[in-house]
Amino acid sequence: MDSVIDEPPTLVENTTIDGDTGLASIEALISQRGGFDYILLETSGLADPGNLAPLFWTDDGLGSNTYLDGIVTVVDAKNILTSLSETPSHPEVEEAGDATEGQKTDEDHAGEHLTTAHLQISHADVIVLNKADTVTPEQLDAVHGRVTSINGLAKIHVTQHSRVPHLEGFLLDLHAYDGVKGLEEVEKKGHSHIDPSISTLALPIPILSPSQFAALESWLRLLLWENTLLPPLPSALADPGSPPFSIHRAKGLIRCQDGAVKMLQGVREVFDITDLEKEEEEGGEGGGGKEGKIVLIGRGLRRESLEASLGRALREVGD
Ligand SMILES: Nc1nc2c(ncn2[C@@H]2O[C@H](COP(=O)(O)OP(=O)(O)OP(=O)(O)O)[C@@H](O)[C@H]2O)c(=O)[nH]1
Repeated sequence: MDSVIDEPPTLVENTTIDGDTGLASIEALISQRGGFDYILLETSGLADPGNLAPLFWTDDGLGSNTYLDGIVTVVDAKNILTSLSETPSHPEVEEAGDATEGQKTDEDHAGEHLTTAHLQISHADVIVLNKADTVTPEQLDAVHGRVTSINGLAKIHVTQHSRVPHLEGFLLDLHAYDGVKGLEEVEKKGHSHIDPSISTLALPIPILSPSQFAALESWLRLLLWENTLLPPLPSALADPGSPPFSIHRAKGLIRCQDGAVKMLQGVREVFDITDLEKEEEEGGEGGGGKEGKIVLIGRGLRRESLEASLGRALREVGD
């Protein structure tokens, strides 16, 4: 980041990037203008980060010269509760939340609207809870609680005029997709049902044998790609009246019987499980826990159903 601090940054303004050519446009810009220290992409107010993140979060093996550091969402403390109760009216929300433009669908349940604000909060790695001076301390607490209930993984900075003590580590150099820091905090925050639309849920994962690890991967594929739980649940747990679920963000630490420690990262249906570097783990990424843990942020999450389904999937293959 030195060159950004020592010299005025080169600003590339008014560059329009569409979803299909996003990564190619940025790579073309890099080759025309030389290297950039950091690219801050401000999305339009209606953008759904869940559609954009997978474009930039590319596999090392693809040889991309960009790297997704993290997603920052600025929340206006005064207006956010109103924004979270709006009726969805944007295509991004329609796509993510099964809602038709400006209307409720059969699948919308009372009080379970998915708004643009929900999408932007649920995908954030950092939330700047701004305009703190425009609300009372009680209102700020209520907003903080609501935001945390949607996204229990994100680091929240309460600010005035969006001022943070440093850029690095607060808004830049987040490394949100190459580490799993913060998983331990999720349980402590965990009042997950304040918001009826989206919540954060932490699932404990036992230490896995090779066949259980394979079963977990299959379970995740069905969960994230098909929004389906397998094996089928007993009827008491399979609630046909519950809203459809979908996962916006997944992050986890998986421990295997052979001593390997793995990291899960996912945005919508894109997910990746990689070996966690030893130093990272010792640096506290795993929180020193014996078990693993998967944190899911999404719509319609029911702890009983998810735990029962995953438990059965792991038991079926034995140790
Ligand atoms: N009191 C107060 N005013 C603020 C704060 N942050 C920004 N503002 C003021 O709010 C007004 C609008 O600023 P923003 O909401 O940041 O504007 P913006 O980000 O361009 O707005 P959108 O992108 O349209 O959401 C400006 O007059 C800012 O000076 C804050 O923390 N406290």
